[in-house]
Amino acid sequence: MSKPGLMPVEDALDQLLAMANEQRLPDSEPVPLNEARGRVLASDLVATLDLPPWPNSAMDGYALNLADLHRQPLSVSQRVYAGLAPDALLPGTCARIFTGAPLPNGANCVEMQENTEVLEDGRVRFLQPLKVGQNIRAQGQENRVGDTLLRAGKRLGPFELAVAAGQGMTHLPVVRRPRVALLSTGDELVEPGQPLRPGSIYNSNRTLLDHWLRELGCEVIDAGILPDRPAQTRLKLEQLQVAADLILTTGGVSAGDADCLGQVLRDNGKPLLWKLAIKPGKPLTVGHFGTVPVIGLPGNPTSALVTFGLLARPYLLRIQGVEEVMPLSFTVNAGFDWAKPGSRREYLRVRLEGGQAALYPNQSSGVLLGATWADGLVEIPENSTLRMGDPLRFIPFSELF
Ligand SMILES: Nc1nc2c(c(=O)[nH]1)N[C@H]1C(S)=C(S)[C@@H](COP(=O)(O)OP(=O)(O)OC[C@H]3O[C@@H](n4cnc5c(N)ncnc54)[C@H](O)[C@@H]3O)O[C@H]1N2
Ligand code: MOO
Repeated sequence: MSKPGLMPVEDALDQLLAMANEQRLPDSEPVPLNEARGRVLASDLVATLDLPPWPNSAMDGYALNLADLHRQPLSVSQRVYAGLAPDALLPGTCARIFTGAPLPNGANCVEMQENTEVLEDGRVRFLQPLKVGQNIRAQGQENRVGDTLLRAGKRLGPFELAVAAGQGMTHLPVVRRPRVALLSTGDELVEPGQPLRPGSIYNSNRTLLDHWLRELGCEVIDAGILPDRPAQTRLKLEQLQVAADLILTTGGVSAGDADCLGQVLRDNGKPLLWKLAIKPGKPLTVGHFGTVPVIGLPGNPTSALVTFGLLARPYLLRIQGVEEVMPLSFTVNAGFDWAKPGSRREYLRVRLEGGQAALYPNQSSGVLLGATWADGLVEIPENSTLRMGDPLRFIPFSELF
């Protein structure tokens, strides 16, 4: 049970995905393969070629017909390199053949050269028992014409793009990039390159999220830094709603006097979520400004990181049509004791050491450096204590990109 008044993480995720299902991007565009990485396939990829297109040799060696084996040694009637179209196999002979080369008609077996002996007159003796089909890669063993190779909604990485290349494709239809307006809020923020004033800090969240959004296929509209002023906040959101599919903000969502992003959303917009049973990240605020969805991440860098990775990321993938939006996770053993149960589900930065999860020593949500040290997050359920060695859910950071 979460603390009363705080929304459990599952409920927040359900609400975000329900919102994403209403906001799926309908448009697609063809893009060259070398620009398609990280994009989402807009329609099924159907094979136009059998792969392999013809039976071929899996080994460097000799192609023969087993019916001829009783007359061995066999003379070599042709040499078949990859890229050549062979003649039919002359009865009573074998063909020198190389890996990937098409199998001559009439051959039904390939023997690797290591298991043969070449006599002085050039004939070949086969030294091991042989079987029909041995070392032959059948036509269509990977796929047949008309097979669906990739489904719409698949995120395209090197494997998927290589499959498309194997079909001779130069372009793929992908869902248009979500346009995300990225807005940092806080009077204290200064961009790197600018002089620091007393009381100011550099804006690190913008860099974190700008890169992460691009990894997730988004186009980023850099909306800059917004001071903690309600009127300016309202005006900025009004301007951004015209151009953006989503307004993503950091900071200004907790309960302080200067936390005006959340306040403006609650007063002017339609808040959907606020106050989650998650640590770090409790003040995550989700709503609409006009018709545009707004995800307001907390300003603390690790709160922004955790809530973006676990909640905003699934939203952004789902609006692009991705079904499987949850990161893979697995069970590891705690390399620490956890004596004090919390009312929020807690995500800790850990490194896997000797099969156990070791904690970064400072788990403050204001400390970003732990994320560069860690391999991922472990999840401590609400109201739980742990002993060293207890099982825990581990989410690798690599799953969050
Ligand atoms: N009275 C209460 N105070 C706070 C509560 C609460 O429930 N009651 N919640 C705390 C929690 S939990 C969090 S998390 C923070 C989140 O606050 P905000 O989202 O309003 O964020 P800010 O106050 O604007 O900033 C928090 C912290 O992060 C730094 N920051 C902000 N933006 C950036 C940026 N772009 N790059 C680097 N660092 C940034 C900022 O300077 C602050 O130090 O509220 C607690 N308070
Ligand atoms: O939940 Mo806040 O994100 O603890 O720091």
